[in-house]
Amino acid sequence: MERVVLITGANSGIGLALCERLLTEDSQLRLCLACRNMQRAEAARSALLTSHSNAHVDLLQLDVGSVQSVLSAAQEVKARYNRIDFLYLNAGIMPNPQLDLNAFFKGLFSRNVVRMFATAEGILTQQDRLNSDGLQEVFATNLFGHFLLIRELEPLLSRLVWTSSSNARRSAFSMEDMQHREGRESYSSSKYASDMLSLALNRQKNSQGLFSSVICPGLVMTNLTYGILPSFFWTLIMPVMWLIRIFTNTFTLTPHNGAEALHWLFLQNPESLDPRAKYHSLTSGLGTNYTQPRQMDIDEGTSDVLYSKLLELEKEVRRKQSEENADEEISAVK
Ligand SMILES: NC(=O)C1=CN([C@@H]2O[C@H](COP(=O)(O)OP(=O)(O)OC[C@H]3O[C@@H](n4cnc5c(N)ncnc54)[C@H](OP(=O)(O)O)[C@@H]3O)[C@@H](O)[C@H]2O)C=CC1
Ligand SMILES: CC(C)CCC[C@@H](C)[C@H]1CC[C@H]2C3=CC[C@H]4[C@H](C)C(=O)CC[C@]4(C)[C@H]3CC[C@]12C
Repeated sequence: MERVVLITGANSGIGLALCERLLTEDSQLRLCLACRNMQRAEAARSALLTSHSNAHVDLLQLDVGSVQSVLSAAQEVKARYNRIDFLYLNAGIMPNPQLDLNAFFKGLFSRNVVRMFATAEGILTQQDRLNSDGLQEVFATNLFGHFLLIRELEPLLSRLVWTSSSNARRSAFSMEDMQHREGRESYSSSKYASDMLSLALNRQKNSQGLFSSVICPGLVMTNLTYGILPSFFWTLIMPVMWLIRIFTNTFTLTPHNGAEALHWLFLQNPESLDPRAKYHSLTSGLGTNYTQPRQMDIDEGTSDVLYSKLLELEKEVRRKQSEENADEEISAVK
């Protein structure tokens, strides 16, 4: 039977590389590229069809950062497919990143240098803003839009895979401020929240046959990293990056390598996976790719609280959305 795989943020970087890898793995797959920009989605589809001419590649308009877009896209998915075998929750943003050069140079000569390169702990901040739904943009895109999508598609789903990050950190997240309105580590907070949500989903839904996993792709050269430092700079320091790879296998560098754990999970039996592990894409100094599970710094109680708070927010957002729709209908009648 033809398997259906839906991937958010599939038009570039790690998402697009995953599409390539999955089509190479199983040419019978039906891939659905869920993207906010249809021109970029068309370009990605053409690129995939160039290397896999008989592939089934569908496009879906989805802006995960917009409640209305998620609800409309979910309706479309339900109309098109009877089931989604894999849902890859991959779309993500890191707006206005700022590198603390002072902390970076201090870190270079500290005991934590390897950790700093692997996680960017203490050297990277972001400036977030509100979106048109009144939600923090990073929270809405990296976490909540995906949560809403899962809630809408639940009866169709069996496997979820989140593209998280080793930048996810407990201290960046606060339950009292789950959207991270106050701090400057919205990316880290949103990724930590996705780790917890994955655990909570496993606790709530495994008995109904729904399984969730999280991965970290390592440091990969994509549009996201080109937002931190310009692409010419990354190209210039590439030899240094290969050198660093000898000490930290988390410098996967290419989208193909970064997609290793996403691909690996596609081949695993969900019952054999550890819900408390993050599966890391790693690349050795000699360029060999492999996947390694590492325990996450999360606990079940806090994850369950987050899950309940997301359900509450979902209710609120749906109520607001239906009020807005009703207002629009009234003004259309007038
Ligand atoms: N690169 C790295 O080193 C690492 C990346 N990650 C994670 O990997 C994932 C993929 O990022 P990466 O490939 O690096 O970067 P890219 O910027 O290349 O890919 C991000 C993808 O997400 C899409 N996207 C962003 N916002 C939205 C939205 N509101 N609705 C729909 N799609 C959206 C982008 O679409 P568009 O083209 O329209 O912007 C793009 O397709 C992210 O979740 C990121 O956090 C994790 C660890 C390390
Ligand atoms: C000589 C160079 C290697 C100097 C580069 C310094 C920094 C720009 C980068 C050092 C560590 C990098 C990162 C680590 C973790 C990534 C994480 C997994 C993620 O999700 C997104 C990107 C990272 C934060 C990435 C970003 C660039 C560094 C901070």
